[in-house]
Amino acid sequence: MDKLVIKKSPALQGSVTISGAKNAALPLLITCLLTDQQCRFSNVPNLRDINTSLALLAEMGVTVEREDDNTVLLNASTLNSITASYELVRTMRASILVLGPLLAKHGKANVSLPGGCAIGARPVNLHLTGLEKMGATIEVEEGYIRANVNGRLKGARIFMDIVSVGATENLMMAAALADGETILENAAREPEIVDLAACLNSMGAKIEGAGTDNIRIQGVAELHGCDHQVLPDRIETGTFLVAAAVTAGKIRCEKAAPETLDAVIDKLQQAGATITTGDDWIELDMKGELPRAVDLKTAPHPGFPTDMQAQFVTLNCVAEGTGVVTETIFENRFMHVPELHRMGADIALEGNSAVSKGKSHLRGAPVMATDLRASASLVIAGLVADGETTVNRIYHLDRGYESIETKLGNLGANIQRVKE
Ligand SMILES: CC(=O)N[C@H]1[C@@H](OP(=O)(O)OP(=O)(O)OC[C@H]2O[C@@H](n3ccc(=O)[nH]c3=O)[C@H](O)[C@@H]2O)O[C@H](CO)[C@@H](O)[C@@H]1O
Ligand SMILES: C=C(OP(=O)(O)O)C(=O)O
Repeated sequence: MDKLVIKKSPALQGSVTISGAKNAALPLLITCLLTDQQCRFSNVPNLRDINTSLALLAEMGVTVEREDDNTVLLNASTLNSITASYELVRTMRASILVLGPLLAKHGKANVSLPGGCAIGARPVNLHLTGLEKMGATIEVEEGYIRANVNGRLKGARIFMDIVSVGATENLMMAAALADGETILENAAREPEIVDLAACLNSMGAKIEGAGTDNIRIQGVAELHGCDHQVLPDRIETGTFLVAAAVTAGKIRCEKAAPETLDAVIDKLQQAGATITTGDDWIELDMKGELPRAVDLKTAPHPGFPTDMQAQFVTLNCVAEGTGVVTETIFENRFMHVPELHRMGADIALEGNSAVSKGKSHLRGAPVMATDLRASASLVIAGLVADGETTVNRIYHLDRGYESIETKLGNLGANIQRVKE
């Protein structure tokens, strides 16, 4: 299995081009199930999770073509199966998003139940009860969600008691082809949902309110194809900004979407960064200074994203002062903490908070993470640790970061992929 070997690096300098957002691309690719016409997606990141999604769609009979590394053509008129198998679903939870579109377009779906995963239990009850409200009958048998509807799904008023990105996306896609109006209350407001709604509307859907907690969808009988460019990845952007901050560097992220990063930018400014933004770029300059520790609490958008929590725990470990990071979305998302301890970090876990006392030195060590952003936090720690850090099991990183070693290397990081 590949690993990354990182040596203490100079202050990061230069510019990096941000890829399309993994978490926008995954639901976007799945919209192809809602139409018999061709869908073209550009700025698709070249990632393991994208390949898994394409394999899942191909397994169901969708015609998948790649125009180039970042452009995909999909045509679901050749669909011949409504089953999403355990083999693929178990490697990527977002596979659950095929459930709503398959039900809406074909009246049935058979989707493996995604298991618990490293960061928490992650149930799918909101996806299922929402679809039941729209008239679906759902049974869970032998680890599979078996869903049916007689005729079309029906529009419904659906209140979700927890803000869920995935449930909002699944139900929005299903409602686009339902009979009548659906109102999603307490909907998630993430930029990826706004991007999905824009794509669906370009296919002929009638969706209003995406980006607010009340989304109204007038169902239509048919959707057509699309040509959609995926939103820039705000989590990849934030990860590079933190990497630059801990090395007291100065970098510019190109092809980024600064308006999706308010909460992260705010914390970087509190940490001492000077941030400048344009329409599609963000620049961070530490003016040669190391960061100050920050306190933060994760929350649904526009709050501080849980997918940036691990990277800020690392920042606090090497910052000036003590910072408290509180995780409120997932119950088990501090797996980077024991690995950071191995690198000499001073972090105390108190309930759902990580209290870090900043130190000027971490030391390199072999480390391993069991989830994507935890792995990113260890790579960042490796940049400032004395000596050599080996990050093992990097297939997690490859799920969500396109060419991370090349991009960091171009900014001056001392990082190499070792193939095994
Ligand atoms: C592919 C993708 O876009 N993944 C993102 C998405 O995951 P995902 O869509 O899986 O996350 P959710 O927003 O659904 O999860 C938020 C919380 O709701 C809970 N929940 C969710 C659904 C449900 O039916 N019942 C329930 O209780 C979850 O366990 C969690 O505690 O949003 C998360 C929260 O911003 C991010 O960390 C992930 O990177
Ligand atoms: C948790 C994440 O992704 P997923 O929901 O695909 O597991 C993530 O992107 O940090």
